[in-house]
Amino acid sequence: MSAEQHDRTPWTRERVLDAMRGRLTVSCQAYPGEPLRDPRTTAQMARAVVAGGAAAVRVQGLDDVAAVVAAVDVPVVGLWKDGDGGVFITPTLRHAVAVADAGAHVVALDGTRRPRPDGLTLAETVARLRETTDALVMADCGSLDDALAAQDAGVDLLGTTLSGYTGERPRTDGPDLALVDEMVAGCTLPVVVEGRVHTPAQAAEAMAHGAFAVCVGTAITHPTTLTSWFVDAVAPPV
Ligand SMILES: CC(=O)N[C@H](C=O)[C@@H](O)[C@H](O)[C@H](O)COP(=O)(O)O
Repeated sequence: MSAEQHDRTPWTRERVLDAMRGRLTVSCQAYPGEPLRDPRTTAQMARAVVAGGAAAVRVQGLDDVAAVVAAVDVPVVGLWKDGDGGVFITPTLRHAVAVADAGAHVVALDGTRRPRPDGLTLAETVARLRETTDALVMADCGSLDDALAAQDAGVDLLGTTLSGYTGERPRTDGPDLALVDEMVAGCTLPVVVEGRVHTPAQAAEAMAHGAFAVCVGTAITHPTTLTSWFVDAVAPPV
């Protein structure tokens, strides 16, 4: 099927989960002020990773989500980052509804136990989001306690996305496999291993620890960081 001939089979919840199960999701994000920060570029990047076998893509920003949904025939995990401290990944119900309205098949949101800027609980956010969309909900968690609370709040997928970024757990060099073990043992929902998966071996290890899926961002789609790894290897900082 060419890029112009899209498969219009609806992405039911079951079909989204089937597509992601046991496979790689790739996060395609550029950060504010960066050269690749453009929805058209994100869509091209998404097509490139799908050509490489990505089963789903994760995309930040409403324009990027809409552009990528139009460009690829895989599920799109959408989020809206607002701010850069505290609760910033799809922080409020308004953000979550907007991400779903942009076409995301999965809405990723902050799944921590921290107070949300709009004063709603995560459970209230999920319940009200479900009144407007059939999109799945992925909770980006930073600890087992986050994951257990998010599961009780009614989300569909649990991510390790925020491990090492909320102060509850150390920022491990690679994925937080100890947290993966805790979540796989302690939760019934699917666990997406995301965050600092930097090599294929680490991705395989995450799957061996019981991941439902693995999501890789930086190591595939962030050339500035990748370049810095090589720069430091060639001429180590003194
Ligand atoms: C903590 C946070 O803001 N994580 C963000 C969530 O969308 C992204 O900046 C990450 O790139 C993404 O989670 C994938 O992780 P990694 O780039 O380490 O493979």
